[in-house]
Amino acid sequence: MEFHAKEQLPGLLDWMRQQMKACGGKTAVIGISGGKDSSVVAALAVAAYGKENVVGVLMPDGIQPDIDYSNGLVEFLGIRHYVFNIQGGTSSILDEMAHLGMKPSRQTTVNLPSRMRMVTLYAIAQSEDAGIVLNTSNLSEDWVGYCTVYGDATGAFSPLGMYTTEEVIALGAELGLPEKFLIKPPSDGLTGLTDEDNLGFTYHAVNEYVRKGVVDPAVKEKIDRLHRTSRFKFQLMPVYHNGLPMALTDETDYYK
Ligand SMILES: Nc1ncnc2c1ncn2[C@@H]1O[C@H](COP(=O)(O)OP(=O)(O)OC[C@H]2O[C@@H]([n+]3cccc(C(=O)O)c3)[C@H](O)[C@@H]2O)[C@@H](O)[C@H]1O
Ligand SMILES: Nc1ncnc2c1ncn2[C@@H]1O[C@H](COP(=O)(O)OP(=O)(O)OP(=O)(O)O)[C@@H](O)[C@H]1O
Repeated sequence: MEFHAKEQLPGLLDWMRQQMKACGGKTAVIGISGGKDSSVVAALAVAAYGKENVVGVLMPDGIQPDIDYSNGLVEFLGIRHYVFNIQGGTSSILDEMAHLGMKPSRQTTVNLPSRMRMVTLYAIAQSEDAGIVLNTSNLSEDWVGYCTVYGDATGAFSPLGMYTTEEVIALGAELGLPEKFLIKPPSDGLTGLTDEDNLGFTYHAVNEYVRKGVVDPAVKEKIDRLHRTSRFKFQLMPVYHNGLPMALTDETDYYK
């Protein structure tokens, strides 16, 4: 099926309004990295809720050399924003671990800033007028679990979680975002490597696979393994219930 960004937008914007209403929210709170995903989510939020109801949060971890992209984006959209340095938060955890004689693993140091940013977004959202944190992940990275559980993988709802990287760029262009906000190669901001360097395949390869079923067998094996082993990031936490019946007044099916 051919992708037409213009045809997607009305339904997507309606859905975002419904989700915000269902949350009882008013103000969309978004972490702004200057990359395409957060830029497109912020532009969608402006289109859905009006720029007065969108807050961007720039969260350098110490010095962020490419922060001009983020500043440029909030200026372009005309949204209220904060620059909130998370370094105090990340370093306090790493310092305390060191103090206790622990050696933080690479996995700890890579995922900590992402979780600290989510903690920060929720702290800010709760001090805004009915603030609701929007998720900024896309389908291509979610498909291979390239996100931090309880970090950037979370949020109240995910406008882009079913769009590939290429579709996100097309949506951004349709929303009128300048190209510079759509082309920055995604990187973890820590190792200096791009997502694609770390993964060992391109998001284009993921997109061809998920949308057209076209994939090199060796790459397929890598993608399938990452997909299989990261599904836990998108599931509700399993809860032990020992065969007890649900409370009769609870109409949800969370525990089934
Ligand atoms: N089956 C399972 N069921 C429930 N929990 C499970 C589990 N397997 C592991 N876990 C838990 O989950 C943890 C692993 O998940 P998680 O903490 O998400 O860590 P992990 O999957 O190792 O890392 C996230 C991936 O995303 C990348 N990333 C993260 C953040 C930002 C960026 C960026 O580009 O900016 C990139 C990062 O480089 C890495 O490749 C384990 O340490 C364990 O505690
Ligand atoms: N320095 C930052 N300041 C503010 N928010 C950030 C920052 N870095 C990451 N984030 C938030 O975490 C999300 C995931 O970050 P990640 O570095 O994985 O980029 P990404 O998935 O390529 O997204 P993007 O295209 O928005 O950069 C971003 O979309 C953004 O909401």
